[in-house]
Amino acid sequence: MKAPGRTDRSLLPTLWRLIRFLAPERWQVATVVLCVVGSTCAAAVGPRILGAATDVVFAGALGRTLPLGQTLAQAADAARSRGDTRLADILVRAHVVPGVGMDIPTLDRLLALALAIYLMSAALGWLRQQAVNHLVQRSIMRLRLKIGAKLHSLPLSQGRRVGDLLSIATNDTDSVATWIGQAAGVLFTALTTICTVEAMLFSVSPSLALIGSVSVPASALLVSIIAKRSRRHFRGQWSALSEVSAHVEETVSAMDLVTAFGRADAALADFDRHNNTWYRAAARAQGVSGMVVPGTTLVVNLNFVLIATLGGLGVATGTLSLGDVQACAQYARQLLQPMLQASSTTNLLQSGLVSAERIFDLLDKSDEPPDPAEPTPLPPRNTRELRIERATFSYPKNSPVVVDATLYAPPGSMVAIVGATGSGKTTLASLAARFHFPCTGRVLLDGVDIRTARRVDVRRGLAIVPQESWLLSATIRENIVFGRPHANPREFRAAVEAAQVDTFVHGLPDGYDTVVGEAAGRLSAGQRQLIAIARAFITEPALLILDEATNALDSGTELAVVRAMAVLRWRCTSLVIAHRLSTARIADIVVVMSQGRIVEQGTHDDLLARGGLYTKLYDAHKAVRA
Ligand SMILES: Nc1ncnc2c1ncn2[C@@H]1O[C@H](COP(=O)(O)OP(=O)(O)OP(=O)(O)O)[C@@H](O)[C@H]1O
Repeated sequence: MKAPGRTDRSLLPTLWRLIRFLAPERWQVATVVLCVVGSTCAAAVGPRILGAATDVVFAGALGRTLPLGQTLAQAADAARSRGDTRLADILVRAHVVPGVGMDIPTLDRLLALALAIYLMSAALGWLRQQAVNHLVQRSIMRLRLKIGAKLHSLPLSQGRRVGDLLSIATNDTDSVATWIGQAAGVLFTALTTICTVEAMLFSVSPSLALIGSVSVPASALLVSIIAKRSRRHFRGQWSALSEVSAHVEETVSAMDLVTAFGRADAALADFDRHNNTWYRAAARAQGVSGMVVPGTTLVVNLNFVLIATLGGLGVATGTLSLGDVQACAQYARQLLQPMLQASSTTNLLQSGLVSAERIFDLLDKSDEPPDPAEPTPLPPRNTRELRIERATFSYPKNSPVVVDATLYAPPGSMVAIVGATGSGKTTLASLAARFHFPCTGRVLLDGVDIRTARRVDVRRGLAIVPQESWLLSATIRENIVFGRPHANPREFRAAVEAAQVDTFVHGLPDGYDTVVGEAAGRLSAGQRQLIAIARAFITEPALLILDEATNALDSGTELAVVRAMAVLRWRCTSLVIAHRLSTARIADIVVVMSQGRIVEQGTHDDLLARGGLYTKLYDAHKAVRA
């Protein structure tokens, strides 16, 4: 499982942080609290009123059997003189009026009051549910927004799997939504009900209330023991679910490769293994936390039996009225329900807290380096001057992949970066794009150290065509205008013609309205590359980075695109990473990299004349093409 050593971490800081996260929804929280308190108080007062109504009926029934005109004291004395002290006590406690039947007006008032209170309780319950719904929806919307923003601000080398991030953004967020709904709705209601019911029990009979009180800490202790045991299984469950998501994401996105290598069965077996791990963790988590409900039911039922038995004894000895016992029995029943609710939600609450912990872990990851407090202005230009001065860079926990690199690209120049696989070409270009800062040395755009400039200023006027063309699930037109949504038809036409997109799009039945992307993979790799190039061209960049952007094109198309770039040259500075050296031939400067170092620099002809590494690469290239 992931995150070893975290299994015993307390969830209290997460709980506290989650509560603080709800601060912007304080009005919804306050409404929920008021409704819960109001409705549970109303529900708790109900039995007391019904108990009083029962006493009125009881007193009326008893009073009718006694002679009219006798005082209550006389009736009690008469009972005592007959040796019936129990009846005497009952007469006094029930305020019996001898000879008088049921007090109908009082009974009516009590019943009307009980009805009004129960109606109010129902209305507040409905209002509470509405407030809970709002609370959940708004807070989860904010949480998703934060996660979304975080995903965009994570450093590019954050090293987390896509499936894992997807699982956090979907499964864990849903689990937190359930947590908020349950905590705000069920748990808080349950706790308030327990408190009010206990208070009412105390007001009726302190001795019975004391017995009732024992069951609350006993259940809480039981729940906390079980919760502690199930916590690590919940962590395992969510971690395993992430593994399942990551596996599905990886194998589905490379389905054709998996099939081509005959690995479908192995992939299925892997999926089965991840799924089984998840199943076992989930079963353990649910199994352990499933002991909560039966345990609590046992404690509460024992408590109910005690209250009923001792209440019955109280009536028999005259220390409690029948109405009191009826009210206590009802309260004991009312105690059972919230305690069951509170305990049965513990697994959801624990699972939600573990999910919140995973989300907060992601949100706490450090962002891309922040903009400087007082940035140096970097005004927009049509073309940029790029200077890299003695830059050295290494990825976290790795040895340097760019070493002491110095490079000058005058405005409007085309720089071709060539070199063996893994020699550091992409990394060098990514330093110019401010994806990473050099560990030592500087990168300057128009004389401004990009470390001192705002990220948005550096990236304004920057366009990149990466090695793998990424397309949205959208039309070709939407993909091309991605970086410039308001491009006019003239700009659109210029870009698609320069990038040679027009030639193949005309052959598609829906033309530029053809939907492409992950779900519609009917374009060839070269066509996808051309769309990505058009997407870069349409932004009319000041600095253009092409990372092996033409490697999937046939020679004719490549030549046409390279020619188009030559037209663009007077406008923008370009860094072109190329394995095929046809691009290098027309570049102003060719930079040759080897093991992270720039080992040669100059024009194509100069470098050929030098007879160094570039010549070797060129000869090898010619041999392959021959
Ligand atoms: N995100 C990363 N984290 C750690 N190491 C990385 C990362 N990206 C690249 N590297 C390593 O840095 C070195 C240089 O990689 P880079 O992609 O810059 O080379 P390249 O010359 O562009 O290679 P290619 O021609 O194959 O695209 C490689 O050894 C690679 O393993």
